[in-house]
Amino acid sequence: MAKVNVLFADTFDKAYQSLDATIQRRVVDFMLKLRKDPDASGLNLKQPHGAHDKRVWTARVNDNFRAVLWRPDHTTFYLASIKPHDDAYTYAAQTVWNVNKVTGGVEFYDHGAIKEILLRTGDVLPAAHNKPGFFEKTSDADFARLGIAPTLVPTLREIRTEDALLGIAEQIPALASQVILALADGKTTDQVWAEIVTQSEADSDVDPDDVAAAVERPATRETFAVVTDDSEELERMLLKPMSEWRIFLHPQQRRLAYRKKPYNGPARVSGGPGTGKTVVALHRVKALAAAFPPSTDRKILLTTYTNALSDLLHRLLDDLGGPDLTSKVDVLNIDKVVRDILRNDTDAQWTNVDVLGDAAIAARWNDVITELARDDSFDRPFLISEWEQVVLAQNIRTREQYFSASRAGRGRRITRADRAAIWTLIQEFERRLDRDKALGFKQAAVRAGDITANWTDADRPYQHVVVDEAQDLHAAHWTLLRALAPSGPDDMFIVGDTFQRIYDNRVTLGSLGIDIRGRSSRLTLNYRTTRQILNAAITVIDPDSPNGYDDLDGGSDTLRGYRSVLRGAKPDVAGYSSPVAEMNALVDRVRTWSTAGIPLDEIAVIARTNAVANAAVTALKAAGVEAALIKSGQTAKPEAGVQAMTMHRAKGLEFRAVAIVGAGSRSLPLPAAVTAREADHLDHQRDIQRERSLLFVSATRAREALSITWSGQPSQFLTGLGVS
Ligand SMILES: Nc1ncnc2c1ncn2[C@@H]1O[C@H](COP(=O)(O)OP(=O)(O)OP(=O)(O)O)[C@@H](O)[C@H]1O
Repeated sequence: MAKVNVLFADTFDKAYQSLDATIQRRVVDFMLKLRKDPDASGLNLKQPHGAHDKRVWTARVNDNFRAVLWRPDHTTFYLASIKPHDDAYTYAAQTVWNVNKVTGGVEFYDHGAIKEILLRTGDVLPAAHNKPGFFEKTSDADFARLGIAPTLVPTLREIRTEDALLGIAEQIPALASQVILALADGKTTDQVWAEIVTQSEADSDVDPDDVAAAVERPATRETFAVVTDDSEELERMLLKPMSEWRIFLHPQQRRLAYRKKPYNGPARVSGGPGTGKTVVALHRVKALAAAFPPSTDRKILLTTYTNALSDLLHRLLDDLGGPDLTSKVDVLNIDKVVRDILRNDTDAQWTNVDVLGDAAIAARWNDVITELARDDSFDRPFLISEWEQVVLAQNIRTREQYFSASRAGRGRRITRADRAAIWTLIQEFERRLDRDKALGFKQAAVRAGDITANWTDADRPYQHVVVDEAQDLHAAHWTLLRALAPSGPDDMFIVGDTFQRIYDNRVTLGSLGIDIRGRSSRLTLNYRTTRQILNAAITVIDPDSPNGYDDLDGGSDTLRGYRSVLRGAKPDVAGYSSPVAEMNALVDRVRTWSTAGIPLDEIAVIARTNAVANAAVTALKAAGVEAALIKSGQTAKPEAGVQAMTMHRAKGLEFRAVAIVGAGSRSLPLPAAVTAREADHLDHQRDIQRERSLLFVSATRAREALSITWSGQPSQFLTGLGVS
């Protein structure tokens, strides 16, 4: 008999992971055998009595365990779970299967589990009938339009309590779960359609009886992975813990990453924290690598802002595709990209150049200002910003260029005399750097861009450039990245979230030769953070900020439709009378999390400054709790216990529990990081917005538990949490 399609569900994967190793091996053999010949003896396919669906079967894995599967035709098998013999029959009889009319994907749910929830919560008892149902305003036709299976609707109409709602949301197919939570939050049918359903909608008309077409649909692949003939690959797919992101992509994530037609130029994906932007970037790299012509000597560049994040990307890419994949990719942080270009240039002046960090640059500016400034008209933050955002952003080299340069986006108007004075300072600052064979980070990117500006396509080392955390790159980085791959289909894939911008770089990609028009998409489903934490984090952001949140291309971005279906405890938001009291409370909180089973290295303490993070480490250690400060540029130290770090260092990471400490009015916003309103009112607003983003980034690192604490007066950013 010819081979058949075998797919396994995320629930099957979870059941597999809870089995011991000998049975796991039997499961893999069983899957391969089923794929080779479902009629082979030993599989012992049997139908349960009284099944909801006559196409549901169980099959023998060993004497004790049976797999539960759906066989919609003779050549396709969907594995739902693996259970002890009797449980498997009960479960099989209760599963309800269908091809979703809107998404075209195969979906199923356990009707028995849902009935149990309604009984436990009392929602179906006569006593509950005086309470209104959650969905009285939603008609059957609305449910159908939103992709809810008709078999599910009578059950949904029984839901009267939040408990039942949240419990059932965890049991039903992915789309249905998002839809009912959004309706229960008060969204209209039209809003739910536009913000949620359209993202999962099938690309072409759906015939629910055409089971063969359903196998390939992105919505099916959100829940089911395809079994291949390679047992090692299969074991790798099933075994890796926390591996869901490698296999079960949301339809929209899959469409973006594995798009069949090339993107006809640079493409951009935005989305709130935890929506899987990094996951999509990694899968995009995998898809591009798979389509690589064998003859090419070019590679793929996967780049991001910091060292810590490029290390993480490298590890994740290895998890996704092993050495086959990583050998085709350079994973480098942007500064490494810049340094490599300078170092490899034939002009010897760059070979040993010293690239200075922000602190060294600030110190050098202090010297120039003290020695040369006529008066205190221009302070250091203003001059650094003028240098980076006007001079370096436009690669200005002469006085004439500076005099005619656009200062769009700058908040302070300056006279010609001011321009002359500023230029004198900038020129002297750059002269001293030249003398010392030194460059600032962004300046180094400009010089590297000068080198690549002379390249032809033959010089470009990469076929594709994939960028994560795009919101933080400077104009000079973009000019450089643009030059690293030839222009053409799939040349650049850019992911980022401007709500998480924590450095001062704002760009319009179109003006830098990167045209993303018509190729922008947004992800909205958060996979990391509970609804409770997400709702709290969003209050920290000011959607009406005078500067708004841009889309990297001159337009604006929004968090519309941003949501999570995970549930957990409400964040703990509390003020204390003194720093000591706050630290004592932190120790108690960490102990409680640890007692609840969260390993210490899955707990982060995040503060605005290293000093406060360090004070937390000292307090934890004094109380006998292992902890370490992870500084910027350092890699994580899981063996050292609780991971303490600054808000900047936490970017891109995630932890099961996060304690944000020191969120008082004196450190958030941090006065030293905010330009005075009088010096430049737009810089001032942007600095405040960036400080908000730091808190937003920090709060959204938490998967399950979050606390935000301070001593003295709370930060102004916490008013949305009812704190004043
Ligand atoms: N389809 C998926 N299935 C399961 N888990 C997923 C999926 N997509 C993403 N995740 C998980 O969600 C978390 C967030 O993903 P990721 O880091 O890619 O998000 P992000 O948008 O880049 O976040 P941030 O902007 O906050 O850094 C990770 O733990 C990831 O494994």
